[in-house]
Amino acid sequence: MSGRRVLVFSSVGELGSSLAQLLSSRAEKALSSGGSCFSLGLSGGSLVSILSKELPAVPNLDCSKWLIGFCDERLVPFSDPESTYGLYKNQLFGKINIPEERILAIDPSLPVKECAEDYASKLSKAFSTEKIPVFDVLLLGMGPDGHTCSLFPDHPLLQERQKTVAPISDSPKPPPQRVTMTLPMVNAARCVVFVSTGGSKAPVLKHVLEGGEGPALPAALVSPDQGELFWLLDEPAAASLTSPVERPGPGAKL
Ligand SMILES: O=C(O)[C@H](O)[C@@H](O)[C@H](O)[C@H](O)COP(=O)(O)O
Repeated sequence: MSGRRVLVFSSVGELGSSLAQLLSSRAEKALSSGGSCFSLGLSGGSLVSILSKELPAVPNLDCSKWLIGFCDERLVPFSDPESTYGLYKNQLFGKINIPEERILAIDPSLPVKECAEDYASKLSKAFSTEKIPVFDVLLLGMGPDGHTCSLFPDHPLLQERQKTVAPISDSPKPPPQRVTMTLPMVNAARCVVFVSTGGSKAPVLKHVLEGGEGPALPAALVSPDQGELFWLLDEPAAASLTSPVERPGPGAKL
């Protein structure tokens, strides 16, 4: 890992515009260094509304060479309000010029095990690799229990080392059936960005970022092998942290 950066913003709006700027700069980097696409993995939660507000506001943002995947997804039809793909389709994809065929989603009509295999093979094909697909950026959230993707505390999936994508049918947070990237896949990414806001996240953030009793929580197990790791927080979420953090001013480049 090339060093963790914890950045605290004075508002969710400032966090969101810095996130959009970070994505646009990493996309430019990926495409200008000869890559055929900029690959971005999305998560649900508050990221949906943050990205849907901030990305369309970036002047001249060209997403025609972006490749979108999902860090995890709930096994429900796209029309279900619980579908992460469905939320992004309704709130974001129509507002940026991302070609439909560059959005890699699960097939929610399949049983969960087949669905995970099908999604893993879609990713392998899109990245033309039999090995672990390496995303340019993965965007992650963290639940108040320390889960990220659909990797929950004390769950056997935290030990998965072979699969890139795995099914889960006993998610403690509903809906129970989901498909998730595994830790080897997350930690292979070039850049991982957590976004966590609000005072309810303060205690778990302290545990994840500064340590605490018991086994490491899933979000604390995210440590890219070679890539960058960012934690973008607002002041209420960061309230219990005592280790040094950065407080970038508006418009600071990440
Ligand atoms: O699949 C899910 O159940 C949610 O998407 C969940 O994992 C969410 O991403 C986190 O709880 C962070 O939520 P916030 O972004 O709202 O903090």
